[in-house]
Amino acid sequence: MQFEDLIYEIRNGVAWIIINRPDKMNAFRGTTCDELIKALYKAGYDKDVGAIVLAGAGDRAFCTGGDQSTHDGNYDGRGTVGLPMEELHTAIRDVPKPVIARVQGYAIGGGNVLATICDLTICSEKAIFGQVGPKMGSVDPGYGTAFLARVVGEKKAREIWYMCKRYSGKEAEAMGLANLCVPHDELDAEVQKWGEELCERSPTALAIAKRSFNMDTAHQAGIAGMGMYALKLYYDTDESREGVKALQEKRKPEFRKYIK
Ligand SMILES: CC(C)(COP(=O)(O)OP(=O)(O)OC[C@H]1O[C@@H](n2cnc3c(N)ncnc32)[C@H](O)[C@@H]1OP(=O)(O)O)[C@@H](O)C(=O)NCCC(=O)NCCSC(=O)CCC(=O)c1ccccc1C(=O)O
Repeated sequence: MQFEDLIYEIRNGVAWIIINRPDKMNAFRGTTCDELIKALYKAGYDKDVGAIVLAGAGDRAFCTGGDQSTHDGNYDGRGTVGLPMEELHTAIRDVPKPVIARVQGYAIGGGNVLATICDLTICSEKAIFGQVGPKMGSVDPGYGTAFLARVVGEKKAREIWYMCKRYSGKEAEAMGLANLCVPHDELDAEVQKWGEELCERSPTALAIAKRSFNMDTAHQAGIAGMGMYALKLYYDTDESREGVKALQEKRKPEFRKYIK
């Protein structure tokens, strides 16, 4: 299977799915999301694969969310807001194998959401985690907010979204957003080691464990599905457009001008 926006490699039973848009800090467009969904299911149902790694190419970013150069009130792909986000999030949770996020740089916006949804996160000391939605006119209803609270607790999740601060790899490890933070040059070996250990475990036991963890928060898919329609209406407002425009023009947004 050939991909335009991804690198797909099997390394000793571990599938590495790497977003390959380093010039855009691995931000995703419609094509990227569609390819991620295909790659996840390909690895998920390949009997020779025991674990999946989700990564970003280059040194600077794991993923910085939706590609803002293709965002003008809607993104450039399919789905309610022009990106099949619900399907992508569901694919990470649906595949019957552990998915490890390998975070070596920025995990921002929708990129942070992807790392949050992965079963495990291993990051380097150069990793930077954070949310930006309320600073640039977006928000992730569903897993990015409600599920994040399960991961880091209610207060911290609300701080992450409301305050839009940045957190180091060590801070992410301390709050439970990452399982482990390692020196930068040890990251790939550590991630591969976890992947190979997972390949030694009973695949069915892992698949049932994953389904069981998922079931407890399965209702959040409903929040995401409903919320995406609210997001679509929000993207059509001057308030949201102001955020995207300000980001593109590299200036502070003036959201309060648009209160109705
Ligand atoms: C990541 C930064 C903090 C890095 O800052 P800095 O080190 O100063 O580098 P820059 O000079 O800013 O960036 C270098 C270069 O990369 C380009 N770039 C970075 N991020 C993006 C991006 N997301 N899209 C397009 N391009 C990007 C940047 O423009 C520069 O290019 P030049 O040509 O050199 O100018 C900083 O870059 C930053 O804050 N980036 C923007 C982060 C952002 O706003 N992301 C979008 C968040 S919203 C989102 O992800 C919603 C989409 C989505 O996922 C979603 C949709 C619907 C429902 C749910 C979701 C969900 O969130 O899950």
